[in-house]
Amino acid sequence: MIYKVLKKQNNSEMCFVCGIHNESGLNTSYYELENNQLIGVFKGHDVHQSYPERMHGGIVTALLDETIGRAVQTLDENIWGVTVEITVRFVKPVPLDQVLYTVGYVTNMRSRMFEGEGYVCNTDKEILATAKAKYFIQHVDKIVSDIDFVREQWIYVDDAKDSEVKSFDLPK
Ligand SMILES: CCCCCCCC/C=C\CCCCCCCC(=O)SCCNC(=O)CCNC(=O)[C@H](O)C(C)(C)COP(=O)(O)OP(=O)(O)OC[C@H]1O[C@@H](n2cnc3c(N)ncnc32)[C@H](O)[C@@H]1OP(=O)(O)O
Repeated sequence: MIYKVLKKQNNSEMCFVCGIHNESGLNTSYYELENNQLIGVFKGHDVHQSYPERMHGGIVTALLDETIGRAVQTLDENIWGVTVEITVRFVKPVPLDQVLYTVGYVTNMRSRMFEGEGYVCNTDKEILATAKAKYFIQHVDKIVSDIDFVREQWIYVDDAKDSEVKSFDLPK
């Protein structure tokens, strides 16, 4: 099923998953879809490997963690939080050096916690890993207390490729 992109989410400076200046990171671009799911577009490289040609499971976990957590901002961009639990199922090897997608969505929203699910898939829509995770909602100033994170390090990146990203055909 095809869903329209409504908005690109911001990137951070140094986060491993989305930091634009993290040279070892995944530099993931995130797009909010009309069905309140969030899709991340990324590509792993040699520095992210476990066995040769295979992304490290811990890095796959980091991707799923951030993607599911960020999905809460499709509902309210002022909600921030920290991960308290994540369970991952590694279904197939996640390859390096090719464009892949990670998808996240919220399944349960409460006053202090939310839960969500997500997956990593390839451009053929094969599911490579799935996850369920739980987050504790906190004010961003409590998570990052020494700088004004949103003003100083939460950046809208206007990438030329974004204008080509108008919709996604999700596997489920
Ligand atoms: C730079 C890019 C970021 C992009 C974000 C975009 C926006 C998206 C917005 C949001 C999604 C965020 C996702 C981003 C992804 C990456 C985030 C990470 O990697 S975060 C690093 C890993 N996680 C931590 O560092 C937490 C460390 N833990 C803590 O700080 C504390 O344990 C904390 C704050 C979670 C709770 O500690 P207490 O001392 O404040 O409170 P206590 O009493 O322990 O718990 C409060 C309540 O929560 C329950 N609770 C705690 N952990 C639980 C759990 N695992 N399961 C169920 N309940 C739990 C407890 O039972 C308690 O409930 P009762 O008040 O008794 O009803």
